[in-house]
Amino acid sequence: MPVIDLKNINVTFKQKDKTITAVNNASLKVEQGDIYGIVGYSGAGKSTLVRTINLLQKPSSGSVTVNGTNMLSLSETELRTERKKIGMIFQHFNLMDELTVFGNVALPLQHADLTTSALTAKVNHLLDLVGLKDRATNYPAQLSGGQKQRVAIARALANDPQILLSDEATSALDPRTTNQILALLKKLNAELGLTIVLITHEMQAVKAIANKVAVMEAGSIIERGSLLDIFTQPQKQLTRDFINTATNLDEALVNVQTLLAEQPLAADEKLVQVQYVGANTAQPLLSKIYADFGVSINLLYSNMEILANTPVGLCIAVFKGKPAAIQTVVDSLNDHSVKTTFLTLGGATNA
Ligand SMILES: Nc1ncnc2c1ncn2[C@@H]1O[C@H](COP(=O)(O)OP(=O)(O)OP(=O)(O)O)[C@@H](O)[C@H]1O
Repeated sequence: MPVIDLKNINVTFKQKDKTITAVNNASLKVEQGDIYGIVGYSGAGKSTLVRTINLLQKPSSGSVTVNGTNMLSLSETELRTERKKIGMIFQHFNLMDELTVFGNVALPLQHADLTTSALTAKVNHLLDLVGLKDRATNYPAQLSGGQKQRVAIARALANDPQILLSDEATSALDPRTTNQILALLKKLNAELGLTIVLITHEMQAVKAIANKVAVMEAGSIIERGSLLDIFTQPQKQLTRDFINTATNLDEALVNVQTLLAEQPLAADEKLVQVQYVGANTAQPLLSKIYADFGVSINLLYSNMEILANTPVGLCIAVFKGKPAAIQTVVDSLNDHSVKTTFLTLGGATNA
């Protein structure tokens, strides 16, 4: 059973004489232990969709089921209880400036049935978990952005939620701090079994920790799948655009084009993009090609990374040889599940 089951969610906002459809018939299933990345540009409807999970946003229609509970059937009191099982963090941290770090983390526990010493132990444990044990008496103004987000994470975990909703939680942070916060979320996922829904416009963040991805555009989920499938077989142009920002392919293509403008390809040369998934397939194949087919390969760009424990490689290379031999090489690579695409300066044609 999914931990979160959103079915056919629509959210519309009425504004004077017009109606804005923020979420358009979106359905989403999140399983226990998932880190589910939801990506899309600003205004795509990500926040609105995710806020329906804890009913911070009531859907205009559709059903919201969390841990088997129909959230829309609950009384206010019941909803308050269910909401405690869903933590949330935000881009701008939303801390209380007049409270210390300890006070901020203790805030959600003020009506909990805890003795003072139990509450102190709990807050200190949470601060330890997020690496801020020595900052309990500081005020938010005395903390860096990354530390503030750690406080917000500790506060979000105060009621031992099973789910954490993260709304652009790293968008205001620099790249190094972003990586540290993402690593913390990954640790909490692994150690506490926390299910995380991660809203972001940064594919890099999704790539770093998510196991599943949904892509949103104009209120709709246009594509979804495992991280590996989305990265290796994207179906939609928007998804490809997001992926290219995370793999630096766009930048590499610009550099390659500049290079080729200065040193154009010879008649017996072809520009080829080579992609592979899984260990040790492409490299040995590429190195054998000259011996087997008389085609030489000059790598202009190469990137290999591990996604969901699987190596994923991408190269841009110049293949040099007789046209028939190059075609044989391309066919042979394709037979070995190495995807090749002939590139032209204006675009790409499938090899
Ligand atoms: N309370 C509201 N009243 C009216 N329109 C709203 C409201 N909340 C959101 N919208 C509109 O709904 C659409 C989706 O907004 P939403 O914040 O969900 O997008 P998003 O993908 O999360 O973008 P961002 O990352 O910029 O927050 C936008 O057009 C937005 O202006």
